[in-house]
Amino acid sequence: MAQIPPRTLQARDRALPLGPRTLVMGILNVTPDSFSDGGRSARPDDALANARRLVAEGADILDVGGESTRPGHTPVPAEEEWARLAPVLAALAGEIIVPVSVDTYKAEVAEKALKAGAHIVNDVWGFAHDPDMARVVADHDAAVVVMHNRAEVDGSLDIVADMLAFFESALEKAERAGVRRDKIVLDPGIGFGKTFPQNLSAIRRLGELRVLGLPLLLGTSRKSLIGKVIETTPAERLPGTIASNVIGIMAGVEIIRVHDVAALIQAARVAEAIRDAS
Ligand SMILES: Nc1nc2ncc(COP(=O)(O)OP(=O)(O)O)nc2c(=O)[nH]1
Repeated sequence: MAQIPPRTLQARDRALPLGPRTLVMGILNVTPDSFSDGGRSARPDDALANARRLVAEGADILDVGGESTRPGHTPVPAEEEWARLAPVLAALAGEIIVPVSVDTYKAEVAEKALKAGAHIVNDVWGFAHDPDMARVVADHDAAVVVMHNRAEVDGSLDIVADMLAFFESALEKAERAGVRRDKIVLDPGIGFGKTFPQNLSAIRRLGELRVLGLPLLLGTSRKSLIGKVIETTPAERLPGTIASNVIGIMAGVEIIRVHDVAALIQAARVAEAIRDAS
């Protein structure tokens, strides 16, 4: 029996309403090499300008990342990742009113970001990389995005079954560390450790994750699965980004993580109006 997810995401002193309006998380990659926008926000001034633009477009959350996690990326040491994030988070704390999430799988970086004012940890390894991450989230009363990921791609897997097992393990770690369920968002991890068919299936079968009774975040923005459906560069993938996010919104996804905030807000409002019509 599908459980009803919590209706509010408690992110430190922020209470984010979950549904019926889809929350839009704007992507702020403070990296030189992110697959679609690398270098655009590498300098703190550029990052702040892009943060202001994303908020002006209507972003409900800003997701700030200091390390590209694209396939084949070069891992960045925690010191370097934090050196990229620190000036940007400091600038955001002084000005940006929307909640900030830090996109990191390193507990050390997450802790520094939370101390610098972030509200949410976005862990693309869903508590499966750093054993200290759940404790850091609990200690700072932060919200957390637990994203499904795999070290090995295995096309023979039922990817939703693999996700459910992964999330069950993550939720056990969360419970042991004292992370309350009303702080957790689950994410299928599109493009992470999955074949092209598994990525498509993960989006189509998103509703099956509802058995865990937690809110869902979907991140398809400009990703290569769109380019595999129809030959496009990341900059040409806004229509495919909209299409894949509308599918998620029709399945009840509560948060979408996107580069193009204004366009996806319009798409989300239209999709919600149709989804919720009698
Ligand atoms: N929760 C969550 N976090 C994520 N972080 C990074 C990326 C990769 O996209 P992007 O940040 O645009 O690229 P890069 O990793 O190259 O910076 N995708 C997700 C996602 O799907 N879900």
